[in-house]
Amino acid sequence: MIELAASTTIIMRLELDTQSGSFAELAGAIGQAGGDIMAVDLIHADKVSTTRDITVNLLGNVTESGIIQVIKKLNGIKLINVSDPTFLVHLGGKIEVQPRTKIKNRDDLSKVYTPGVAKVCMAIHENPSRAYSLTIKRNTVAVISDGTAVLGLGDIGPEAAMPVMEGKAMLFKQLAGVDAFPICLATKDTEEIIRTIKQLSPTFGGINLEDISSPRCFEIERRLNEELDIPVFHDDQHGTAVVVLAGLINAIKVVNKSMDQVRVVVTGIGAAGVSIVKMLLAAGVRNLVAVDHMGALCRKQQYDNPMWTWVSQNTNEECAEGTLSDVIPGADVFIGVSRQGVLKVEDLKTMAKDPIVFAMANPEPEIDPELAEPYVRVMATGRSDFPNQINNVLCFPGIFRGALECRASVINEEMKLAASWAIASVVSDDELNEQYIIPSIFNDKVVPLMRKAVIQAAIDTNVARRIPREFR
Ligand SMILES: NC(=O)C1=CN([C@@H]2O[C@H](COP(=O)(O)OP(=O)(O)OC[C@H]3O[C@@H](n4cnc5c(N)ncnc54)[C@H](O)[C@@H]3O)[C@@H](O)[C@H]2O)C=CC1
Ligand SMILES: CC(=O)C(=O)O
Ligand SMILES: [Mg+2]
Repeated sequence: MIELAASTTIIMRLELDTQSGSFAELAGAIGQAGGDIMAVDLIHADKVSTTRDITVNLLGNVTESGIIQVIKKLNGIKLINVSDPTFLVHLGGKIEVQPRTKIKNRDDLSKVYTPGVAKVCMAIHENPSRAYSLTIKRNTVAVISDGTAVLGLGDIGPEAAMPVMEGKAMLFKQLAGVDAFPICLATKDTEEIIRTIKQLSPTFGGINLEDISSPRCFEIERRLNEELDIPVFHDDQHGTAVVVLAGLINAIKVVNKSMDQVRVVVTGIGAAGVSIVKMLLAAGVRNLVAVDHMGALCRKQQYDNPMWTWVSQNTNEECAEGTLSDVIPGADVFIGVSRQGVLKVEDLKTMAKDPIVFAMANPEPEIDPELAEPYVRVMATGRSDFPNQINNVLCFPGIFRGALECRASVINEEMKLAASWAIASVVSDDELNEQYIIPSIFNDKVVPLMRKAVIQAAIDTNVARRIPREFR
């Protein structure tokens, strides 16, 4: 079983025999095994035993099983249960539906439900756009996955994808006040996914596609955007690209380089990689090499994947061929959206002066940031436990906040570029440094600035179907 890095704290329920179990011995053993006791809670005590919950932080490479083995060897101490706080916050799911008003009496009942509700239904029947003012549509997004490319965990199925989609829904609400429903589909068939989402769409003001593997994700998003009149946004593609561009705008300021001069290598030309390539080109990058597991994409080659054909024809002018190690020498920027361990320290040593490395595979990046740090000037990952978190969570709440408020029919390139510049602008020139190129998701300037920039871009490009008062 893989022990993921998020499980750095465990809670053990232990029964200590009053006669033979010694708490001091227990604490010493946990400490020697590499655990740091964070809290001790007494659950029950009587004349023969005490039951305690001990919260232990696992330091370095210490594992849960290592600590348990040590405890099992102690006299008079029985391990009743081990729980992981990460699992505890998932018990029963992470979100719930809350009514906005309370039904206190029959009169309320007859308004929110039958018979009163019928006239509201008929008003919408006569004019379907009233769904925006009389239902949850205005502020509600569906977070939809088929479970085929969940984080970097791969095709783990729709049930296993739910915790991620619930997490996205929490973030939508907490960061931007957007109500989001997690929906995981029991199909991988492109046409069936498109049909299902179209049928679900009347309920929602927008669709956030999540963790759908490439290349199917490209067709699904393209078709839905053509066939629906609400924005359809594949977060792993565009959310990631928006945040990468924001990070790069600031990182190149730190190293005093410019977009049109840097050589960029992007590894992992899947959902995130294709959109990152497109956005960097739109932002002025001219020297870009895209690498997937077969090596650098080059215009001399033929590809079955139409996206790879597009990328190969619009990048790598000198047609550099070979592996990542072959093409990374001289690169100013490495961007990884592939998988753990793809980038080696030896590769970093061949990069240009002041390398910028965004290693964003989740949950484990392309290179361990601690290994990379001595060789890079600016280091970023997708993780929240290192500085410079480049993660699409910085984008999707704010971009949908703006898109929903102006009832945008799509989220177009201009809105995405505006979102990137808005995120980048949160870090002022005075604050900018190697460890701070991108704001935290908890920075409360992010969503308001993105909202404003996204609405303005939607209005300027004629995709806004409602002009909020402050923009009139
Ligand atoms: N930090 C963030 O915000 C985000 C991070 N990611 C991470 O990026 C990674 C990719 O995600 P998606 O694009 O959605 O997946 P994807 O499955 O669409 O694309 C992954 C690509 O990486 C390529 N790849 C695999 N092994 C490789 C290797 N050894 N060398 C070069 N390329 C290789 C695959 O062939 C594929 O084209 C995942 O680890 C995911 O968690 C994805 C989206 C957002
Ligand atoms: C962050 C995210 O969406 C992913 O890793 O897939
Ligand atoms: Mg994702």
